[in-house]
Amino acid sequence: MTVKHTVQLKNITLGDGFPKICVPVLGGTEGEILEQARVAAGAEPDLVEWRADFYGGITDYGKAAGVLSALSEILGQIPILFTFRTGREGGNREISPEEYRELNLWAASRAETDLVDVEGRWPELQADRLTEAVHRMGKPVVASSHFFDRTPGRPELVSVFEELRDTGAEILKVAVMPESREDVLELLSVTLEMDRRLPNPLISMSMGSLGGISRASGRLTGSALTFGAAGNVSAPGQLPVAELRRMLELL
Ligand SMILES: O=C1C[C@@](O)(C(=O)O)C[C@@H](O)[C@@H]1O
Repeated sequence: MTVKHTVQLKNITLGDGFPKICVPVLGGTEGEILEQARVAAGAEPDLVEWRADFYGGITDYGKAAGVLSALSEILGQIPILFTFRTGREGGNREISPEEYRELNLWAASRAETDLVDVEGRWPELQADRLTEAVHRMGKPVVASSHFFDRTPGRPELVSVFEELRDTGAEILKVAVMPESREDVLELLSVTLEMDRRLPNPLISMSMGSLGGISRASGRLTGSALTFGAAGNVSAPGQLPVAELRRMLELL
């Protein structure tokens, strides 16, 4: 039997069998980011994701460092996931692999960052090398892959999880868009299979309203983290945090 690994982020244990809730913060300016962080903190999530691709000043590291430290002051003990989602994976901004690498290494070097999202299937990036470099800075990595227009079939989904695993990241995340009810069930079933096979904590979601159930079914499938909205949604189908928490408790 596969012995599952867990990842400790401050007081939160990812992969312990109880799905955790992460709230994205997506402001375009420092003021918007900090306002959203206050609202997010009020919802008492387990984690907050800073979607840095929305922030206009992100490439000015002096400014970005100020935002990160103000964010962390507001969030206190809530761990911060740093995510720069590129245009190629449904994010807000195009960026070269070199810039992406530099930005994520900068984020990893900051004490306020607890976890870094690395797009795991970007051939020009060499995600395994970036992951290794983030690890050298003492930070764990979520290797992610997004399909905003379809749900790959079972063999492809399995190989996506395996490719992400091969980057050396601790946590593996796959987000897909369903075109049918069967697509949603396939994502849930592949997640369960991979949760049995791989030691890594996994995160999966089927986006849009059709895939809504995938955001509340982590106890069943093994998905260790679900993204919920405190006002702002960063992907279609995210449920409000309070309702999401209630669903997770009931299930
Ligand atoms: O990768 C993910 C998952 C996500 O796309 C979702 O569907 O909830 C939301 C993003 O903010 C996050 O980076």
